[in-house]
Amino acid sequence: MRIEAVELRRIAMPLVAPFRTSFGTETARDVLLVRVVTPDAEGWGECVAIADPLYSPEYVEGAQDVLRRFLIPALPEDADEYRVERALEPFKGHRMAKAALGTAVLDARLRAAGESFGRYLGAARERVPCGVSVGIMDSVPELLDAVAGYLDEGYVRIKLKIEPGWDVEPVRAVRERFGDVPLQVDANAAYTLADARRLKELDAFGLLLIEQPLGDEDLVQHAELARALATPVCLDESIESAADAAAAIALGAASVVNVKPGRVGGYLEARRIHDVCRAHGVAVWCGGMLETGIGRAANVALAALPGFTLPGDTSASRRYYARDVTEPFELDGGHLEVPRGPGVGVRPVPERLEEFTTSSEWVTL
Ligand SMILES: CSCC[C@@H](NC(=O)CCC(=O)O)C(=O)O
Ligand SMILES: [Mg+2]
Repeated sequence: MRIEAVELRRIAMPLVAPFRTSFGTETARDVLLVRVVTPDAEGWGECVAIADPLYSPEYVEGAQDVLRRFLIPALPEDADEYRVERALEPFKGHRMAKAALGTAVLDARLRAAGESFGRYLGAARERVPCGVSVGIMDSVPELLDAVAGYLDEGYVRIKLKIEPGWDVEPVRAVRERFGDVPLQVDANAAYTLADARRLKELDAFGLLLIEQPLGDEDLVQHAELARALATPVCLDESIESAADAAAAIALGAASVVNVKPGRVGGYLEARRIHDVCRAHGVAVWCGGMLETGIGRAANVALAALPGFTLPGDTSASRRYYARDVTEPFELDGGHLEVPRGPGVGVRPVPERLEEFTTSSEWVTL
């Protein structure tokens, strides 16, 4: 497939409410969308890098730069998702940038072929159960109101962001108010092994998992912590490839994996992680990076694969955006439908895309 041009488009997406994690607070997303133009179809990919290198070393301005100067110029004459993956391999890191470009190429090829993302990836279901991620709040009452609202909307699983000073108390309060609702926590690497005793107090609440309690590089420490906890340890930031997943499983550092296609370089590697984990009886679930409908559509398709046995952070569009750049994803009985159309199955709504756009640059090949 010949790629004629690639557009790097930035859109400003205000959040319906601040989203606070242990590494900072998001109030709006500065999103980089990648559009690939071919003779037969256009493909879209969403770069999940946030504005600052706080979740991972990538950040949106850097992703756009590496795409413009290195990744797009390296695209092969006759491109498909595997050839693009191989062409980008020599460049170290920048997985979120690579994922956006590779996904846009795959989306274009699947649209031209009339094949949906779900069918291509191997989806086993037509709808997926949805969890929701709840940020750190100013008070426990405020948290309980937010959780009550999400449960009323039908979310089947609650994830609470935690950090030192906001962990046992909010978890206990949610358990006391909402009983045995499926519940998990995400520390975004805010703790160290020295906090093991405090983290062990969370064992009292029957959590599904504790996500990324320790540092991104701390596989050995996570294995030591996992031996001390009854709550299963899930890794997010630590897993950037199928090899990382295999190492984490071999070390006993994770018994659950949060799969985020952007973090691991794209949907092909995300599926490899799914396959490695499934071969070891390790559950995976689909994480989120506050994607617009473009990334959300592809994530929902991925979340339908057979090894995705836990509800993901695949929330409805309205969890973050009053108006999405695509038609909104809306919860139906706690589930989202897997898009059936060709490619990722959704497109930006032209008027909204123009309204949200802050910049656009074209790279011709
Ligand atoms: C702003 S980066 C957020 C990263 C965080 N993501 C979520 O909590 C889910 C966000 C979502 O619902 O998309 C994670 O570490 O899992
Ligand atoms: Mg996480």
